[in-house]
Amino acid sequence: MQTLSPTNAWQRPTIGPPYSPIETMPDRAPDASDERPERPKSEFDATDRSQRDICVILPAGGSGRRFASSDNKVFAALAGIPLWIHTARRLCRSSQVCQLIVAASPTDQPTFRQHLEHWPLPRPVEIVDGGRERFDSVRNAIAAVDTGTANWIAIHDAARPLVPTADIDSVFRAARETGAAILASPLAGSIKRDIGQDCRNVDRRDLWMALTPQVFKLDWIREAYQRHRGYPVTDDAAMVEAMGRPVQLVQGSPANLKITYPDDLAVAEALMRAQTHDAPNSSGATH
Ligand SMILES: Nc1ccn([C@@H]2O[C@H](COP(=O)(O)OP(=O)(O)OP(=O)(O)O)[C@@H](O)[C@H]2O)c(=O)n1
Ligand SMILES: C[C@](O)(CO)[C@H](O)COP(=O)(O)O
Repeated sequence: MQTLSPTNAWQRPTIGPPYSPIETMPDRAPDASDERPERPKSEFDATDRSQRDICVILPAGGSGRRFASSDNKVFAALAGIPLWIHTARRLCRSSQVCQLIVAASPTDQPTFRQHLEHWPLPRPVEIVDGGRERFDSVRNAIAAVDTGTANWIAIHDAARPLVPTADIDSVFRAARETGAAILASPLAGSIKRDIGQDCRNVDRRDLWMALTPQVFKLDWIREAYQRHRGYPVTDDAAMVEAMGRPVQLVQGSPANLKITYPDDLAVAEALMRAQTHDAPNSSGATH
């Protein structure tokens, strides 16, 4: 996998301090070969980036077992608004988005519709049936993609309401250049493997946590879903990787957290306040 940073797509991001405790010095002066490599030519380079041809899928059909609430966790209020509405608003900001599909369980669909009446979005939303696993929900949504308009599919967890606009732009750009790109964040902290009564340190230098959006050329992700034979996958990129397609990692903000456990909501509230205050010309309004 190649790695892109949002600020400089062709520079590999630094993943914390060097693993070795011994400091090393370069053994030669920098020369011309150290300059940033010319960006590789890609079959996707000709794509018009101003095109409105990305279909966004928001899987929202989970049961929220770890969140331990009787309602779908994406209905939980964040700054007074259902968290999935925050998510959808952020994705709607991109002018490249041509379609927005939400996958939700049939019993939850009336609530999604009520929310849309109360907090309208700037573009129409299609709601399709979710399935038993996230995979099933996304597969149902892929079947509803408008193939006359969409050339790309961006899959983003409805439960990730804080994805920064800049990260969305970066991963869209990277996908257009390579065919498949996902946001990801380098692992922080020491990583241990539990081997029973003992543990072993894990070299974390090339370990990344997969985030969303995960963005793919329409044909690639459709083929990946068609060819999937039921082995366990926790994200969409895993199936594209399994087909032998390269998936680009784009460094994204760790603030793009997935609401998984009840405490995540308080963290998200605090991050959202910070994002609002950090925004240039902030009026104090929530996003
Ligand atoms: N059958 C499923 C399972 C999950 N999701 C969605 O996929 C995203 C990420 O899943 P996760 O955080 O695991 O959500 P849940 O499955 O709801 O949570 P849990 O695993 O704790 O039950 C969420 O937006 C969730 O609604 C989905 O659309 N359909
Ligand atoms: C798709 C995903 O959000 C990428 O990080 C993640 O893999 C979902 O995993 P989970 O096991 O349902 O938390």
